[in-house]
Amino acid sequence: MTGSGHKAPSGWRIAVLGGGAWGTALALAMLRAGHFVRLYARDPETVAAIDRGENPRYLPGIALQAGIVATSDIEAALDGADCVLAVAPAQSLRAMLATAKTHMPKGVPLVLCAKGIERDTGALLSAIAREILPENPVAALSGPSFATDVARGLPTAVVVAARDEDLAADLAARFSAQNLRCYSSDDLIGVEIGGALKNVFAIAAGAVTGAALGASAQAAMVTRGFVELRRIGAAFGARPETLMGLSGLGDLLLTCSSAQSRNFAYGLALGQGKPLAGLPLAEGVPTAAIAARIAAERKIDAPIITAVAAILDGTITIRQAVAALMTRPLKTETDV
Ligand SMILES: NC(=O)C1=CN([C@@H]2O[C@H](COP(=O)(O)OP(=O)(O)OC[C@H]3O[C@@H](n4cnc5c(N)ncnc54)[C@H](OP(=O)(O)O)[C@@H]3O)[C@@H](O)[C@H]2O)C=CC1
Ligand SMILES: O=C(CO)COP(=O)(O)O
Repeated sequence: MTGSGHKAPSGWRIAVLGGGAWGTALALAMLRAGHFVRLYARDPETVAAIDRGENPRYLPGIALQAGIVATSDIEAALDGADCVLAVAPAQSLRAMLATAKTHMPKGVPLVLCAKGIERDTGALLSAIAREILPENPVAALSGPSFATDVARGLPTAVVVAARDEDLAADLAARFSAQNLRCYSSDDLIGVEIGGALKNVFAIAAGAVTGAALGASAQAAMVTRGFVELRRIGAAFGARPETLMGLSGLGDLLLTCSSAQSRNFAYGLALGQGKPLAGLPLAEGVPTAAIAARIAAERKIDAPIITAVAAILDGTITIRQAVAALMTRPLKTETDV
């Protein structure tokens, strides 16, 4: 089923929870799509900055169009909302939804915009949302979309997924605007897995570049990484064609090829032996650890994810990881 393009009704009251780069960019995107936007940031300084028309900590150099109502009062942000976008990092989603729970309007869609798997539990973000807010239908928004690009209004395509395909199509139509094209999908798990795992390979891609392993190694790593992404996706019931789409292959292409990606930048610093402390959020770090554990527990062959997790926890070096990957038993390429 396809959405109704740009003809969907605008004028929803949308609450964006999270005042970081992506929350701010999505707030702008929702404003441009014709909605009334309230943005919850727990940090009053962020609220004050957004009121001044900027978010220098998370989106430096970008002037924010007037119209976003920022608040550090989550109750005020959620009051009367028709739809809620959750935009805290994956490892903070549980805490943020717990704070939101008492004030969450019943029955309104909750759109998960983070990319990751909960490190301690292995839970996908939709499972966390259902556990904490069982009365809100869950959707996910994902795909190749740097916050700065979306904030600047550059052309971007994403996918909005929900188990209920009519809900996904409705949200995609309502969120779409001139330079934000939202596809819809009923493969919620596929969209979540694609967005979460691409971050692990973006770290690996940065490390390959940082360690000067060459463009050929880069292409091999991304290609074989995508095989691992599909294997894990299959184990979760994701559809292969979803993983071939914006939230799998699309986001892999973007973040494995650009130092604009914070995950790539993290891997780059790792590969160059530079300090990692103080670098911006890299969601792939916790996700690598839990994805490696999931792969081991479910006996899924995921040598690159396992290597990234081991490099990140200091068990092996990049050189040792490369040597181990290159000397694995030979096999047919199509042995997915
Ligand atoms: N940036 C991007 O280009 C894109 C990011 N994403 C995804 O969006 C998610 C968020 O990323 P992004 O916005 O860039 O991250 P940032 O690091 O830019 O910002 C994170 C924000 O989350 C807030 N936060 C953290 N924990 C809580 C909490 N418990 N309650 C309320 N707010 C909280 C932080 O608040 P405080 O400042 O007070 O710490 C901060 O405002 C990630 O999963 C990322 O992968 C997806 C697509 C694009
Ligand atoms: O997910 C993103 C773009 O689609 C943002 O990637 P980073 O978090 O690596 O910057």
